[in-house]
Amino acid sequence: MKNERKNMIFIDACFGKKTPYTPVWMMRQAGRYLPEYMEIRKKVGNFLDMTKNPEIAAEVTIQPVRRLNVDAAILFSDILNLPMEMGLPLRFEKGVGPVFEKTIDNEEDIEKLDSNADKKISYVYEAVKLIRAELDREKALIGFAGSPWTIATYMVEGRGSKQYAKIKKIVYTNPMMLHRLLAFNTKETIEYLSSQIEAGANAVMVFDSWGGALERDKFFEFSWNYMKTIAKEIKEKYPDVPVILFSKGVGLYMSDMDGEFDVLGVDWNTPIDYALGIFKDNYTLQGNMEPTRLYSKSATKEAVEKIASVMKGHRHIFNLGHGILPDVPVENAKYFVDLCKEITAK
Ligand SMILES: Cc1c2[nH]c(c1CCC(=O)O)Cc1[nH]c(c(CCC(=O)O)c1C)Cc1[nH]c(c(CCC(=O)O)c1C)Cc1[nH]c(c(C)c1CCC(=O)O)C2
Repeated sequence: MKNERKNMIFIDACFGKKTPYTPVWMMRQAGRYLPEYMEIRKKVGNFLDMTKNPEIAAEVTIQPVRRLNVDAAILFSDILNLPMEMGLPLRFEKGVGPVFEKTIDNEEDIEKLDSNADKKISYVYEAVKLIRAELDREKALIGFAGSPWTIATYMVEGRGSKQYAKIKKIVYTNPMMLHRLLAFNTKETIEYLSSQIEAGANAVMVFDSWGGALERDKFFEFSWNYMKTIAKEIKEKYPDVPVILFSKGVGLYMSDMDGEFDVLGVDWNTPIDYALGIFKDNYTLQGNMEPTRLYSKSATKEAVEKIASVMKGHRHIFNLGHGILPDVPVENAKYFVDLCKEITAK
């Protein structure tokens, strides 16, 4: 049963194999735009409690597959569950987003972090097992984690930030301390993703939402290098499991991006023809419709046609260029998914 990947179009596309059409899924596809998600959330009352309950996490993961017939499910969880299990209490505040009550301020704080986080988070592995048992065999299950840098931004800043002044001050005044934290996060993340794969995840994705907060050299030093380490170690252990890397806001740094991964997520700020020009078919490119286009079917059609024509004959997985917004009509999301498949059908 484990990691059986027969007839998974999504997995074939990750490896650049020919597929009957270009597979499609959406970042944040398990979430608030779905009435069936809101119904469960109302009952449970709290997002974090949903992520800690394997039955509920499994159900919510599968909802968008049922509703939209996307080619991959992505585990319902959050990139901040892992740092939470390292010993930083987390809450989600309405209108603010995630908030860590305790932050990493100095070396002692790093020392206190719990290196059993990857074991304490076993509710995620339980969810993965349940999902894999229930999900159609042709649908891939994507496990994920935040990048060491992106989770560090939350661990240091305590919440989302506009300037990242606190962590960037450390970049320039105490880089060794930050490297210690990033090395810790990297080790935990490799364990975390490995356990998700052992539980049945068919691919893994690393989300680096705040890579773009760094200038070029610092991005490679503090974010990309650690993502590369994760990819390399996962590929060494699990060569048959595709690794997807996604950094947001770093299109202009792409020419220097390399590593042992299979799929590169392209954000919506980066024209996909520009990314294709750089990478050719060395990686599968995943993306990258502007998510706000989903408010309009004609705007969606325009982008899907353009992306499909650029990527025709090349390694591609359709997706948005960042997460779907909570008030997008479900009907439009369905239109996007159907259209991607229809236009690329061979
Ligand atoms: C930065 C980041 C986070 N979480 C994540 C990232 C990286 C991707 C990105 O850049 O969007 C990743 C994430 N978060 C969630 C998933 C689940 C799988 C999926 O459907 O993509 C994934 C892959 C669920 C979620 N994570 C969150 C929700 C909304 C929770 C709710 O209110 O029901 C979901 C479904 C909450 C969350 N989680 C986070 C924030 C900033 C917020 C609040 C903002 C918001 O409300 O959208 C941190």
